[in-house]
Amino acid sequence: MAAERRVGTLVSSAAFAVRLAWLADRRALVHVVLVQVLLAGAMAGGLVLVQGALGSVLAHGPGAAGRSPGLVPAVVVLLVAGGAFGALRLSGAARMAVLTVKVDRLVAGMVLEAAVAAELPRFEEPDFHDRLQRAVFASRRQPAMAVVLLVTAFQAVLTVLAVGGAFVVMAWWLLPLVLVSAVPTVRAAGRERSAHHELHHGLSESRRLREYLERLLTGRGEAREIRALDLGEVLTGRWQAEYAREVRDTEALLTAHARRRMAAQAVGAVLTCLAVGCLWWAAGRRLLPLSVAGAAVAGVWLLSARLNTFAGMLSGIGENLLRLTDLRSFTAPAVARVVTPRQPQDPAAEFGTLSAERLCFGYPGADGPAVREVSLELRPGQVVALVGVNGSGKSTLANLLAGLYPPDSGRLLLGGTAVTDLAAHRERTAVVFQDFTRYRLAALDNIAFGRPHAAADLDRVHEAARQAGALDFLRGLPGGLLTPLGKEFTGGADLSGGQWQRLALARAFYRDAPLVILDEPTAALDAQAEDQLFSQLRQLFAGRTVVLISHRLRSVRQADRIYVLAGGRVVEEGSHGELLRAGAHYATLFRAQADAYQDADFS
Ligand SMILES: Nc1ncnc2c1ncn2[C@@H]1O[C@H](COP(=O)(O)OP(=O)(O)OP(=O)(O)O)[C@@H](O)[C@H]1O
Repeated sequence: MAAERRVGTLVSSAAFAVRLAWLADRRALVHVVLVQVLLAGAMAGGLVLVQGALGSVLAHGPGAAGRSPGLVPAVVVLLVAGGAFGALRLSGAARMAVLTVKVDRLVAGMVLEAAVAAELPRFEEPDFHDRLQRAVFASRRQPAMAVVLLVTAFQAVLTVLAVGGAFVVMAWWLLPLVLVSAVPTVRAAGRERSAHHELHHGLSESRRLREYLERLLTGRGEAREIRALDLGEVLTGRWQAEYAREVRDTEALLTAHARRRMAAQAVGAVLTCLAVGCLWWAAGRRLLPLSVAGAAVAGVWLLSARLNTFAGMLSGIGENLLRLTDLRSFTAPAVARVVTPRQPQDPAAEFGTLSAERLCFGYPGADGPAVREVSLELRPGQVVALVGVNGSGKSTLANLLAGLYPPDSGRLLLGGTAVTDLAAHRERTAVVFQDFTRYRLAALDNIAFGRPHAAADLDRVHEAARQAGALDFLRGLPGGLLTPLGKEFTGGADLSGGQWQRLALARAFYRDAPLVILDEPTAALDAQAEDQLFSQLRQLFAGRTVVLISHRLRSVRQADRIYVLAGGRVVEEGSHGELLRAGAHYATLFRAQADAYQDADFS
């Protein structure tokens, strides 16, 4: 049953590889297949011609070979066909090379699309990363190799059919004998394939760790700290240890396979010798004409060589096809949840009161929920602040309000209607994350990515940059807004932490969404810039609902409502004044911070 399932998997993966080749370049695929069919036909015809020529020579005797009527045309046909088919083989190889490049591109694109379409919570699961890593691995050359291997297999099958057909004419009993000689190699290949596949799966996590260490050791962003801490040797040591484990396991597997293969090939060689011995014996007893025996020896040699090469490749084909199952399962819509295209939202559309009703959420694999039974209300145009100590659940709650994670229980309501389409909700939201992304692309892209589905509007980009206080320094860059923001690119420049933060803010302004979530938006700004931003917040985001997370409580005093979180729950809510008067959590936090400043303000 397990063997049947394995065969079923291999067959469906082979069909998948053919479909990929068809999608990538159907004309090239047809060309390559036709070339193989023609070459196989030529091989069978060649054998029959060889037999005819041998028969003619033997009938007239070697001395009369030149006068034999059938010999000269047969040799001429063989030579001309040999030249023509050489050219055909070259054209097939060239189309095959182009086809493999196109398949590679198609598959790499499929993996990227599936990764982009996967919902955020999946990125919290180690299993998802294992699958992603294996799919990326499987997308690199594997489908193209599958196509090459399948074409080679097809060629071998055609050879078997062609030479087998010629054997039927000459000595049919040779066929099973030659086929049996390949059985030991085929069996060894099957065991090899399964063992390789298991090893590949077992090493997924270790490979991911190794790749992560490679990124740490070679990344520009990490280079500074790694040198400051002198971490290079330690991290390289860990990388070496991970790689050594992989090499050790692979070496053990390959040694065992090599032994098994050698034994199988020896048995195959004995069986091929047996077939040639039978021909010898039959020709000696005149059970078979000498010309047939001669052509059959050539056929046995051709067939067993091709069969053994094919059987040897079987492990590679099987392993390769099994890897395609990783690719197939990752790119399948059920796994990646492909999002259907939607109409872009109108940013000016009315945005009602956004309420959270008893929201609960726990990260996959985490011990307990990060947000517990949180209810709150954000009225249109309000500035609402979330405060609390580290790990109290502010960013997680912000992610839920932004529709980045579906809550485990509870719900979001917009204007009294439950929000069920989180993707549509995200389009109405602009988020500046605490650890926002620094796109090492043009400054213009960094801002225009705020509305990625519309053509960049230069006037609005400038306006957004101005609102975020980024316009002056962007204009001062060597290529203005077109400067790549990465020194690793020609003509590139880098920004300071605060300048990057202003760029992230400019992206939020440019998005022009009715709900704005700012998670520590001023952490990298100087005190003056921070004060300026908070004092202008209402004016800058006029008419929008703003959720503000900040540890600097001085900055949130102006908020319409402040929610204090602790352990994932809202423990207090109210305006700054109300919370101070209550004299509980917020007041304690505020006073602790205020005491640190000589000019504390308790009003
Ligand atoms: N991706 C994650 N997977 C598992 N647990 C997480 C993840 N992100 C956060 N947590 C946990 O969830 C809890 C709430 O974290 P969260 O980042 O929401 O807190 P926060 O109040 O924003 O903290 P900070 O002020 O430090 O930014 C913490 O216990 C944290 O360890």
